[in-house]
Order: sequence, then C-alpha cells, then structure tokens
Amino acid sequence: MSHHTQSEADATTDEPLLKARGLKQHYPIKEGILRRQTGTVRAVDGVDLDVYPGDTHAIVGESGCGKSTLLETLLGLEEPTAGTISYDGTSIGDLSGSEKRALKSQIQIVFQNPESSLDPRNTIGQIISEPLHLHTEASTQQIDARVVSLLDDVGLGPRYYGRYPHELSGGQQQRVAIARAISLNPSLLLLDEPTSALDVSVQSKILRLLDEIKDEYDLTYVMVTHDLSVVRHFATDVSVMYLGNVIEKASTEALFGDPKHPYTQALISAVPVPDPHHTAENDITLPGTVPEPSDPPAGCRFHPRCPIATEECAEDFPAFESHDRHEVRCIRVPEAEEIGSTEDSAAAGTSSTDRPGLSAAQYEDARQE
Ligand SMILES: Nc1ncnc2c1ncn2[C@@H]1O[C@H](COP(=O)(O)OP(=O)(O)OP(=O)(O)O)[C@@H](O)[C@H]1O
Repeated sequence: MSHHTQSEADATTDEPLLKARGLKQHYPIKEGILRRQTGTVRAVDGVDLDVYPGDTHAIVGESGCGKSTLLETLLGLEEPTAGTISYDGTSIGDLSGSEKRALKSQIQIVFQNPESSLDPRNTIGQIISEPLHLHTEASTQQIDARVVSLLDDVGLGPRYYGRYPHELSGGQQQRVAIARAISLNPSLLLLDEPTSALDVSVQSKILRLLDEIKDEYDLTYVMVTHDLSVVRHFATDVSVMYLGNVIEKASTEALFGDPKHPYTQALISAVPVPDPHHTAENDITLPGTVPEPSDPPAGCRFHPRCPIATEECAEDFPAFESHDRHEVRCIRVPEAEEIGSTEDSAAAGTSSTDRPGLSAAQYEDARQE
C-alpha cells in the first residue's frame, strides 16, 4: 500500500526524490565444499543519501568502495541487507508488487559498457522498443514512431533503426542505451560510469547529450564515477565513498573548493589540475591500499591511511557533522582547517571556469582548449 499522503505530496519541493537511510548491502563469503559462511563483504555499509529533483548527484570513490553495489541496490536489482530507500516520499519497502513494477519505469540505469548491455541479436529498434512493449499499451505503430523520435533525441537518425549493436561505435551504442533508458519517461536515471569505457573525445559528447536530455526529459541523475574531472564539470552534488560508506557530501562547488575530509583532499589532489600555481608540493600522497571490505578497520575506516589520524580515530566511526549543508564524517576536520594545509589546493579548485553544473558543451570546449 502506498503511504504517499496528501501532506507529503504538498511538501514535494523540499523532499528528496530519492532518499536512502542506513543502506547496507552485505555479501556472504562462502568457502569449502560445505560452502560454510566464513565472512561478510560489507560492500555498502550504512549509506545515507538525499537526491533532490533536478540534481546530478555524483558518487565518487576508488575502485571497490561499493559504488556499483550502491547503484544496483538503489535500482532495486538487489534487496538491501538493511536500511530503507524512499522514492518521492514513499518507502519502496512498503509498496505492493504492482506499485513496485510501476516504480521500475521511473528509475532506469545506463551501464558503463554499452556493448555488454545491448543484446547483440536484436536490432536497435527492437532494443529501444522493448521497454515500451513490456510496460505500455501502445500499438506497434505508436511504438515505432516513439523509437524514431527517441533515436532523434539521442542524436541518431532513423537509419539506425534496423542496425545491430556491433555495427555501431561505442559512443553510438551508449546513445542507444540512453534512448532505451529514457523510453518510458523516467524521472531518475542512474548512470554507472557512463563514459569511462569510451574514447575521451566521445566522452564529452555523451556528457553533452546527457546534459541536453536532462533538461528535455526533466531528469534527475545519480552518477557513479571515479573520474573527478567529470564530476567537477557535470555534477551539482557529490557524495564521496570510502569502504562502503559515504564520508563526505556537499555541493560540487563546496566539495572541490573546500574539501574537508582528508580522504577527499587526497582524491582531489590526485587529479591533474591545469593551474600554473599548482605544484607537486600541494599533492597529498596516500600510504597503503584500501583495506578489504570483508575486514574493515575499527573506528574511522580511513584512519590507517590518514595523514592526520590520532588514536581517537581508531575508536568510533564518526557521525556526520554538518558545516552549512557540507557534511563530513571526520573528528579531525576542525583542527585540520586550523592547520590551513588545504587552503592552497582549495583556492586552486575554484577558478571561475570550474563551476559545478557547467554544461557539457562548455566542458567539451574546456577540454579541447
Ligand atoms: N555479488 C557479490 N558478492 C560478493 N562480493 C561482491 C559482490 N558484488 C560486489 N562485491 C564486492 O563488494 C565490494 C564493492 O564492489 P563494487 O563493485 O560495488 O565497488 P565499486 O566501487 O563499484 O568498484 P568498481 O569501480 O571497481 O566497480 C568489492 O570488494 C567487491 O568485490
């Protein structure tokens, strides 16, 4: 049964479109011929997320931190081990079967690798029309017309209708995947590294397309990526993940202009910054590698690699502290700010051309310069 009451509907402006609380996705590790459970992979381990209508919310972090698992859990591909997901004010766990099916058309995903996400035996027309056949009552004629218009919206002409995926370039395949994802007019598009399998020159064109269809289709994006330059130019908000948890979240501008968590500072300093004042001395290098999510350290998960950790950091995993809508899980942040060690790199990150939410076209121009 839907719990979407009138008062909740009225409060939509300040309601997140997508909200997760304490979201966990754990996988059992099974070993031996008896397949006994010997441990647990804490792929996602207590994530809170608020994505507001119209946001492009980036989720960033190193490989293995749980980004893809988080996205799959948000999509409903996997039942969460714990926690709740709400969509437009309604908890997904409270929905009936038919309401869940209806919701599925509202949330779509675009994967990293278009080649493996498109069925090679089907034509482009069949691929894009499949969700329309499955979820709508439209006639074949109406669906065909819709597919042609979708092809046009993603910058492919009607001549692609009868072609097969292998006849298309990677960028064209990703356009097809996007056309399919928007075919049912979803509100929320989950983007799992949507450009990282593509050539750099094609990446910016796909970002530009995503930017255009976001306006045209009134979409909200949640994008997983490890490419901070994409985040910087494309996202409006960022959540930084480390070992299954979000450790910092802020607007893109605040995150790049004033990264607070030592991990975020390290991530940002690893991005090549086109700035004459930027020197290697500003870089923070991180000792060690990411621990296994099956055996996370006690206390703050980052403390064994953290340059400013104290003994206290090994005790408790800190809760979020809010610094004017810029939230961070680190007990050392106020002191770190006093040290002022981040000021140079923070200033370097806020030139006027580095505005978050820069259109993809502007981003492309910037890249080509
Ligand atoms: N089905 C599964 N069973 C067991 N462990 C899994 C499963 N899926 C993911 N994991 C583990 O969970 C952790 C998080 O994986 P995930 O793919 O979400 O990370 P990621 O941040 O998306 O990394 P990448 O950028 O490399 O895809 C990894 O240690 C991974 O090995």
